[in-house]
Amino acid sequence: MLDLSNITKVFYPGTVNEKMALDNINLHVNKGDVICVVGSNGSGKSTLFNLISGTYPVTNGKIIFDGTDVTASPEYKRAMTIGRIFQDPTKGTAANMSIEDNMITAETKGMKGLRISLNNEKREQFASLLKLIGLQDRLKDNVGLLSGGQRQALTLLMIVMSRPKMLLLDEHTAALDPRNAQIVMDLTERFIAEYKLTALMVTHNMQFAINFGNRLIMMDEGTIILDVSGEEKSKLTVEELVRLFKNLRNKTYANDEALLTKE
Ligand SMILES: Nc1ncnc2c1ncn2[C@@H]1O[C@H](COP(=O)(O)OP(=O)(O)OP(=O)(O)O)[C@@H](O)[C@H]1O
Repeated sequence: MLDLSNITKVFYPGTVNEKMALDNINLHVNKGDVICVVGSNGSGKSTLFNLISGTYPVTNGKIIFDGTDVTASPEYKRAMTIGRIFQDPTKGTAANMSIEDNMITAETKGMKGLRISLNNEKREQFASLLKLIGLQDRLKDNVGLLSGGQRQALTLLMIVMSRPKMLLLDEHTAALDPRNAQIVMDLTERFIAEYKLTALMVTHNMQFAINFGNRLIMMDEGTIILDVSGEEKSKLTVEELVRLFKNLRNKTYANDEALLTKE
């Protein structure tokens, strides 16, 4: 589904601020993989997502997505098949547009450019989808009126409506209160299973990363230092992960948040 070969990202090359954010990354993502990405602050997790989504160009290396070399493909083109959700619930939907107008935009994207009109039949379809997130009676409300949790759930729903092949979830529940975070996470799990999506999810919560998905990768200083899946992953404990990190890197895992937050 996705192949990253010898991916390097250097910010401000040749200047005093030069920063190697990703250092020769090789990653093969299988169709249907649900991968949690953990790593200390500044280890390169967001940069990895930014390169996959085409937000930033690579400095070196090749990205093959679904059999096509997308290394030079612009972000808007990749967004047709790669859906991304950020931590900030205000990204991903247009605040000053109604829920139904937001949804028609998402569906048009899913139909890959085909024109769709907003008629009563369409409204009924949208309302039945919105039932999943309890917003079925609010089609005409502006998205700006929704709570952070409702808005993030709508973003997720709209991304799924756009029929992506892959989801990039960038700490997408981190800004929500525990109850809403759980609702959005349940929805995420449901959509991934229902639409057989391939997904990568950044999380700072190591226990969650152990429990969720079939694969876990750990990053440090721009490299992937650990890649575990299946039974090996599910048998892990947070303590073991931290110990593994220490053995591999000869230093302590520098992310207190990861150790404190347990689900
Ligand atoms: N646009 C940018 N310009 C310059 N440096 C950047 C840029 N984006 C990231 N970096 C640097 O690249 C390195 C990796 O950052 P990145 O945001 O990918 O880490 P992260 O693992 O997502 O961290 P966190 O968990 O704190 O969000 C850091 O040193 C960061 O300062």
